[in-house]
Amino acid sequence: MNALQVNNLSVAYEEKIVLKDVSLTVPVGRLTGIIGPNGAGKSTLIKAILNQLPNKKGSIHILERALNPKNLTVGYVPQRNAVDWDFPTNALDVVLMGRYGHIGMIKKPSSKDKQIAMDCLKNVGMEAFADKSIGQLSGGQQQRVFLARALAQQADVYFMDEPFVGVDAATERTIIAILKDLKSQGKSVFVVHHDLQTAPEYFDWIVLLNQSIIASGPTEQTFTKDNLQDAYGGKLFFMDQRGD
Ligand SMILES: Nc1ncnc2c1ncn2[C@@H]1O[C@H](COP(=O)(O)OP(=O)(O)OP(=O)(O)O)[C@@H](O)[C@H]1O
Repeated sequence: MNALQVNNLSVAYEEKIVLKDVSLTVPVGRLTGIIGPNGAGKSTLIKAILNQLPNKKGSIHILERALNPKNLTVGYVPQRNAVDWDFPTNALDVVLMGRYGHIGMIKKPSSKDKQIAMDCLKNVGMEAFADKSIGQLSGGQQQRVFLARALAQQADVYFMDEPFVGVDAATERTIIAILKDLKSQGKSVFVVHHDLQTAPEYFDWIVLLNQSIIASGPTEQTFTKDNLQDAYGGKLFFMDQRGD
């Protein structure tokens, strides 16, 4: 089964075309890195997949079904700068928001939902901060709480927009361990990622994007110098420094 199938997706912001005729297919159970230079359209691709952009052409299927917020639970960790961190709520309540897809917006969370939320906070090493206001947490701690919220969704497919930005090495290791654990449970995880050095170690599937698809497939077939050169052009330095 395919986790994601995108056919001929094009997106424009007003006049400016940002994604051109993007088609890709990713099977279930992969940990996929979405990689490309600044402005390549990586966040736009995720937003389009999550049905957050009205002006798009093409079709998107998740787990072989046309995307419909009512019939699918998709976990999402937004880019840090897309979140209002002054919102007056504590860490546990943020994680409980991940349960709304299961309990509905108007029902109160049950003790089971609260237990799941606490377990997810524990999973990311943040159980001691459950009562802390989200605005008082450090950037890395906030990122962990948002990951816990996504875990509380108990989704089959996850999309994460740069979860490693602004976190320390320990938090990055915690996050990647959790992503690999999700994969080992058969879940499909898509991660917008910037660091080319760690990409082949973290991901078993790579989508290389620069407005259109440069390559999409198993890491060993797609993460090649030629493909990276095509995606990054003159901005690619590290491979030469390594002497590859
Ligand atoms: N809401 C918007 N309105 C107009 N243009 C936008 C909007 N959002 C993004 N863009 C433009 O679309 C292009 C792609 O942006 P996007 O954020 O998808 O790229 P990205 O690959 O995620 O970049 P980065 O690596 O820098 O985060 C950029 O040129 C950006 O300026």
